[in-house]
Amino acid sequence: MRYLTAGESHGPALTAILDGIPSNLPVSVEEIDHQLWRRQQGFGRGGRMKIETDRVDVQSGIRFGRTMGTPIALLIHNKDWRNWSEKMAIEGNAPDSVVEITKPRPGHADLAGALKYNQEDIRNILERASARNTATMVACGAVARQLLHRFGIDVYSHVVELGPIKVDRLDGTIPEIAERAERSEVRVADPEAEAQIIEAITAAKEAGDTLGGIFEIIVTGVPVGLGSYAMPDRKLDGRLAQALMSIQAIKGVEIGMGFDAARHPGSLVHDEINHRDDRYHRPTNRAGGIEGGVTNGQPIIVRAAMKPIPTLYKPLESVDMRTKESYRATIERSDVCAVPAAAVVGEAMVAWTLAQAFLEKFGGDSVEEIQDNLDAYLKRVNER
Ligand SMILES: Cc1cc2nc3c(=O)[nH]c(=O)nc-3n(C[C@H](O)[C@H](O)[C@H](O)COP(=O)(O)O)c2cc1C
Ligand SMILES: C=C(O[C@@H]1CC(C(=O)O)=C[C@@H](OP(=O)(O)O)[C@H]1O)C(=O)O
Repeated sequence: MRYLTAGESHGPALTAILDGIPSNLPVSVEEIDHQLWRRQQGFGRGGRMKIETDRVDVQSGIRFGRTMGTPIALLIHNKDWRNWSEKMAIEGNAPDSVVEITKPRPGHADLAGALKYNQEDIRNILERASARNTATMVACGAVARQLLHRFGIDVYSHVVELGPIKVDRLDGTIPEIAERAERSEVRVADPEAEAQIIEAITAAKEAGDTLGGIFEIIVTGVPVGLGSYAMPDRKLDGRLAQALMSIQAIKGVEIGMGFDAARHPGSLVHDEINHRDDRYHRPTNRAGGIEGGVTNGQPIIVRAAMKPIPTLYKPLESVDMRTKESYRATIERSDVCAVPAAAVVGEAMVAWTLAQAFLEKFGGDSVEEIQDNLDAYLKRVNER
């Protein structure tokens, strides 16, 4: 199972091709659109989200609501394209009205990208570096999560820190916490923290500044045995970290106790094992559901840290690449905070990675074949 994406932020459309999705999987386009909608939410986003209403346009691979086992091609049209068709024209020379961008923003891909690809106009960098592409990542993840759901695996998220504010009062089951986060403007399950976070984002905006944060992804219903310790590139923890770090502005990933494990002795870090009611049982889940790069049957818990958005209304110092003179740029529009949106992208990337590992273990060409493989494996595991 693999995917490729293409598309510029202000080009006509974004494209994704998904290969290796088994046949006979019911896929709801409405559900893909719902995930795209979720990615566009969250207090602190800029003017672009008022322009776009992301919807998927399915080009292939699905017939009468079911996959055929053939590549699925998805298009997401950029509504903003109509305002950029001159600046983003595919043919001809740049008209005089198009002003080249030569002032790189600290924290964005601008400077490194312009030097690497030998580009005078930074637009040729930012168009693809932009997190606009996370829409295609969410569309791919939306198919993966429908596959996982078919086999009883569900992916949730909530924001646990935003700038200086920590969410530390949480009661309830995983679906209850996720449900409360779902109704929140900033994807937090605690209303008190939500109010403080909205205030902090508003203050950052007024100060011309931006904020980052940390979100947590939880996956339930995961069978023991996805991933492997046998080769470094098959370790599921490493693969999840890569998938999450591939999201724009994600700078750290931790699984289970994560960095905090390093601050405690082993007796307070590892999850004891006992056996009762004919089942192995773990009284705690500090490992976050993965030991040795393999799922251990507990829920997966993974967190990702997002840095603050690089484009600042009160910009940092930089240098014009044409004149080499210092400047402080003015900007037209940007997000102030996109942590809630990044959490939805995180869900998608985790879903995709898990669906890949799931098919490696139980793979078959149709969902029925996969179900047979899963049933036989679970029977054997439950007899041990
Ligand atoms: C959902 C989302 C929205 C983002 N919105 C913006 C934005 O409006 N302005 C901006 O400068 N960066 C934004 N970013 C972050 C940049 O895309 C990112 O920092 C940049 O591509 C450089 O990559 P890096 O931070 O991974 O090094 C956003 C990131 C995400 C995940
Ligand atoms: C377009 C999206 O996010 C964009 C990500 C982004 C960036 O630099 O990463 C910059 C902004 O784009 P624009 O310059 O067009 O306002 C965000 O709006 C999106 O999430 O769909």
